[in-house]
Amino acid sequence: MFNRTLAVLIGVLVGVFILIGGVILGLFVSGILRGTGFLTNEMNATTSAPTTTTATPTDPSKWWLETPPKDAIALALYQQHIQSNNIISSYSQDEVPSNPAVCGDPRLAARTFNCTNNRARTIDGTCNDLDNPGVGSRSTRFNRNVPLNETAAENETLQATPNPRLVSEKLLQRKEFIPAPSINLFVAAWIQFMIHDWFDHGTNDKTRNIRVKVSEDDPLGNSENEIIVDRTRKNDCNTSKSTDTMFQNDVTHWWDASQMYGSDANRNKEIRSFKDGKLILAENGRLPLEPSSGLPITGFNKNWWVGLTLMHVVWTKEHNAVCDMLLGNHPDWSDEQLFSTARLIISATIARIHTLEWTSAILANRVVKLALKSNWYGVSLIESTNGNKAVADYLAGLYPMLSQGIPGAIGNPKDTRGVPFALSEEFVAVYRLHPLVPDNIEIRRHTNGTLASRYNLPEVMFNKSEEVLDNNDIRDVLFTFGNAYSGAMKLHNYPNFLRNLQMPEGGPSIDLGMIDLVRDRERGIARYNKFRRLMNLPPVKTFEELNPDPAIVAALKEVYDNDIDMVDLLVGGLAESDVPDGFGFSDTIFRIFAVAARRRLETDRFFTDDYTEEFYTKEGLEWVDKTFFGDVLARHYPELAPHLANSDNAFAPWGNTF
Ligand code: HEM
Repeated sequence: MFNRTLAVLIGVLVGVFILIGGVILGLFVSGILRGTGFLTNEMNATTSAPTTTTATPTDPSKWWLETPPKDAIALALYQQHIQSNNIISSYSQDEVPSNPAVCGDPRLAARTFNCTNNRARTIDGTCNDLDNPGVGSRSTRFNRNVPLNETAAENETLQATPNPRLVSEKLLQRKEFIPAPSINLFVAAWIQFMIHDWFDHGTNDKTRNIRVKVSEDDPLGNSENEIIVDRTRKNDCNTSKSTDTMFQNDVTHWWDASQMYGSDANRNKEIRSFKDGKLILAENGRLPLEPSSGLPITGFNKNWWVGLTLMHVVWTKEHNAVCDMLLGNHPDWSDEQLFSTARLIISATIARIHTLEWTSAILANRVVKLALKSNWYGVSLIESTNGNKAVADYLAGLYPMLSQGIPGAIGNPKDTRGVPFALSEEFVAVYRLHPLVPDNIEIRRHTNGTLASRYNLPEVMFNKSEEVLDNNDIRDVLFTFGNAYSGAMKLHNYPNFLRNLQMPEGGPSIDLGMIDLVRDRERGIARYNKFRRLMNLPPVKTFEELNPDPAIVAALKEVYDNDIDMVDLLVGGLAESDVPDGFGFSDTIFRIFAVAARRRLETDRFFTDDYTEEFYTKEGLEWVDKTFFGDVLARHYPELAPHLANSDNAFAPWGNTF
């Protein structure tokens, strides 16, 4: 008994020490690392260390097979490892992000860094990092999570090994909708709303394309039996140091709600009323529409559907409610002051909801919830010892500095870990979550649950989205999203309408599943097994290890010609069956989230050094701290409150109160 307690104490002690970035306990740490299993054998070969006495899981990378609190420690140590090794800048030290002198991009050439008003988030994301004002701004390059020499674009293998259209047909094609019953349809809408804040590769390059051979009877093929995919827009900011897989982000990298506020000055002007800091809402309580496209006027309106309409309407209302609150407390403030402070509060409220609520719904796992809380607020010593008060008290007595636990990123000093912030190309790849989208939506009345209308997804897409709200009560549509399911992140669950998607305004019909694969290959995203190696995880040896279902194994073997190392990252992630409890997607892609989740908070001065009353106001900080997604919905649509009351996470199915 004593030995076991001692082993736990040592494990916790070492874990907490490393978590707080404190003392490195040398060989002893290495012993725990090996015991908790995130170091590969290769890495351990050069070190000798004491072994731990607790049982080691069959596969040491599987932190979730450890007993508490070793599971949490193993994950924290892994996070620590990738934070040190897998955050890689696309700029070399003598290059300045977005230096106009080397860029053909007019958006960058026209840029001046005027950071005199350092109190507000700027439209293009400059001046967040005051020492290097271009960092994280619009048009700067994506970083990487793997060494740059492992990011070459695929060439011969891109179109044909295996043919991406074949992969889409044989492995992605949805046969029957597979729901994810623990998450509602807001999960899909929310995450697309988020990625439109974080990244976009811009308009594809019509002058350079990829030709995928298809069969004669393929409805998407041209007269030469090819599907033509325009390539990703090239980096206009080339230097002798940049490579052809360094692409630019067309929106700001920061978590600054640019999908609402826009990443350029013209769009930003169009969304603002210039009165009391507020954003424009039309008389019908929704966003005004662009006359030419019929799409809402907002920061980012590509790939639109009714899920995005809901998000933008709700958050525009929330912005305006924050303005009312600020004006009530500061009647002398200008429109500009109200707008920019409201933007800070809205961005932080969204970031907190995403961190603590959305992610907890899709990764409903005890250890991950603890890690998410530690990213935002930090965790106490008692929480990190899994509630074991005796262990916590013992540690605090022995090492008083541990009594503070693990500090959160929010409100603590900024930490870039020596690498200028940008989101990464791998981060984009792991957010290819299109299977979350269902095939149809049944709108049910929030008053009694009866069916109001039924739509196939193509009927709620692009500018048709607005008709759904013309013909239905928005509260019914919100209630529907609260109770309908998102799709499961599995093979054979990619919506078929996205595999034959008619792009608006005379655009082509595309197979988005195929394009997801092509993009990863052209952007130098490693295939599944190589990706695992680069993320310090053991590769899978057989198809059976990836998924035990004989039908899936047979299909994978056929498509990939029996070569496990050719499996695309997207496909491997969807096939992976051995995942932690509560996970809505694979553990492999989770590893990128594990590194990004904290980084985008701790590198942003508005979430760290400047997360203060001076910047946000006292009431603003309270607003961020007390607002979950259900609060936002209930504030603007009080009739939904009783339904929301049943659920402690607004991204899990709500149920009803009829
Ligand atoms: C009905 C809903 C949706 C439509 C119509 C849609 C459509 C598209 C299209 C047309 C692209 C660009 C393809 C290209 O590279 O040429 C794209 C990219 C992407 N979509 Fe979706 N999408 C939808 C929902 C979602 C959802 C729910 C997610 C979840 C996160 C998502 C994640 C992404 C990502 C990560 C990219 C890559 C962006 C980039 O390369 O910068 N999409 N989508």
